[in-house]
Amino acid sequence: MASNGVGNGEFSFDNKGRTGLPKIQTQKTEENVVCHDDSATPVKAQTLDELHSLQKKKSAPTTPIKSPRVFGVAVSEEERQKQQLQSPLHKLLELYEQAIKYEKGSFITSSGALATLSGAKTGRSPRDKRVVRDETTEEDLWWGKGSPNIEMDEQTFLINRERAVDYLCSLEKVFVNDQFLNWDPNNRIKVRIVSARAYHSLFMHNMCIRPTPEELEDFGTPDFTIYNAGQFPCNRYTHYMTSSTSIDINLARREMVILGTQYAGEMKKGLFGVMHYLMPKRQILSLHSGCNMGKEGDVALFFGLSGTGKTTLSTDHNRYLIGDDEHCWSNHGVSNIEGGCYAKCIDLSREKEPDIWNAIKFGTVLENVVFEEHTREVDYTDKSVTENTRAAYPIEYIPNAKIPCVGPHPKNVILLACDAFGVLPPVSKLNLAQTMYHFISGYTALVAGTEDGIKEPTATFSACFGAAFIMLHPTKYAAMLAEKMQKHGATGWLVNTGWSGGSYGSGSRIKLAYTRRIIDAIHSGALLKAEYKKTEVFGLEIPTELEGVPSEILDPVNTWPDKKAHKDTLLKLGGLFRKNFEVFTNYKIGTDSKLTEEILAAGPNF
Ligand SMILES: Nc1ncnc2c1ncn2[C@@H]1O[C@H](COP(=O)(O)OP(=O)(O)OP(=O)(O)O)[C@@H](O)[C@H]1O
Ligand SMILES: O=C([O-])CC(=O)C(=O)O
Ligand SMILES: [Ca+2]
Ligand SMILES: [Mn+2]
Repeated sequence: MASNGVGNGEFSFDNKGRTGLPKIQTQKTEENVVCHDDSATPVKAQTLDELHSLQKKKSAPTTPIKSPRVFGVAVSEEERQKQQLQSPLHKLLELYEQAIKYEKGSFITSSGALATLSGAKTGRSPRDKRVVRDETTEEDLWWGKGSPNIEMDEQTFLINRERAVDYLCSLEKVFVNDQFLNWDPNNRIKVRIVSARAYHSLFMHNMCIRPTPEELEDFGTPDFTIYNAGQFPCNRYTHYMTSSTSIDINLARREMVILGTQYAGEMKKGLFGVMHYLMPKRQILSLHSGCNMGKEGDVALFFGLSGTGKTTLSTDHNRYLIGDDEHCWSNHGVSNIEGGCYAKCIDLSREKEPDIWNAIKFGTVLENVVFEEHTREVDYTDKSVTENTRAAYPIEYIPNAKIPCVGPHPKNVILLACDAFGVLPPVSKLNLAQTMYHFISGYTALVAGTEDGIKEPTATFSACFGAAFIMLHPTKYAAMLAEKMQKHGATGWLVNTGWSGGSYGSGSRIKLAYTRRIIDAIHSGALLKAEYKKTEVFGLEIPTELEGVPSEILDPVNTWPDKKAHKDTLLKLGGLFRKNFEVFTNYKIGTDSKLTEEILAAGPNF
């Protein structure tokens, strides 16, 4: 399939050579004829189509500028990267128009963002992900129990690929995005995304790194291609298929096929999976984390499962945003993989999250939100379509984004857990073994769904805080993280952004303002100097005081009216951690046996 060569634009398949059939001539209908009256000079059009064609002035063919120059002086690398981020207005307008015209549920909201619907799927479908198992991946990848890589064979991949390509070819137009991943210039990956919806094209335009016109001209062959035929289902009778949705990755062919889901996050996270394979091969660690940097150049990573606060907490008005979700840590420091952010919007407020609020403007894709039909004001509290409402915007929509999105080695590694059991402390300082224990465990406990009534929280353990995206065994990433943290002297922290004063139902979620004070104290170094005490069961070091946070909440036991219930819940969670970790007890983490033993001993003790 050919690319349009300009990227992000619309693209029409040329029918020549495909069917050889002549174009069907349609009759001019009465209603299509322009009505002429004699009171004014008649328009030069006979039909409405002709009239519409007059509206658009033909632009002269443009030759892409070879080298960006200002008054004959070559622009600096920094300037070039700034230019690269700015989306040409016409490109955005075109995608808006295409979405509004052809995709039901697309509207412009009062702030100028494009509201879209992702269809039946409003979240990812990890059970429908398949990875081709061949000679290479057989050896390299993590397969079997606990692994996110569910196998498929090459033949089945080709069947689904053909199905997707045939579907895309049957359309009048498709969208082609040629973009980059990874701000580290030495490890940049070229990606091509072929999709059928303007929504998908605008989403990826915002989320991946946008090339300059010059880079686009010299784009060449992509390193990886996505065929997104999400509107069209897979055939459930095809081998390996268990539903009408299939997200298929073939590393040897460097291709991904999407059938039966229009949730745009599949493209973003599918490519993230590919990076989790490609980067470790180059001794670069890929991370499901947010990342920001202070004025003094101190970098922090924020790990955590979905909804724990990576985007919310890395978007900090007092710090430079490097990225909100996907990063690489190489021998040279950190780099963002993406060119945009993907924020959760449920209950979004201007007061609590001003930078995200202000980023929701013209160019931003708003997924599955509900808005007032006349004023087009979005009601962020409305979960009618889904609780997973989202905004995808280019990173430069955040005023203090760090462009280029790279930084030095991290000083702090913050592990976020939204503990709906309400027993993990709001903050604890971790030693290296504890950091690794919690990184491998990848715990959170959200209360799922929109159902009314009190529900039991359910614990989720997702290795490396991203089991759905990793390709290799979790201990491979863990060993790399341990090595890097040790080498660069980074401190680990566990921050509970979840419940306090009891479990979900009796307690409440810790105030974002308090979590922000905790994070501030980590960044400033103040927390490192605090006085600590050790908790029962988890053996976590917790500070006794922290500026701006009531001291009594620092130890969860103080906030529970029923002490017995607290102890029971603490033991229950400890048991869940222990059970989850059983599968890792036979693995060695890196080459240091002492560290492996320490990690095994760093879990709950009771
Ligand atoms: N104390 C708190 N700390 C952090 N976030 C909080 C807190 N209280 C409420 N929240 C809310 O929790 C949500 C955190 O979601 P966020 O978008 O940061 O998740 P994420 O970790 O980036 O997930 P994903 O990987 O799915 O993008 C936001 O909606 C935020 O407003
Ligand atoms: O991928 C998504 O749909 C959203 C996200 O960031 C995650 O789940 O980690
Ligand atoms: Ca996020
Ligand atoms: Mn994420």
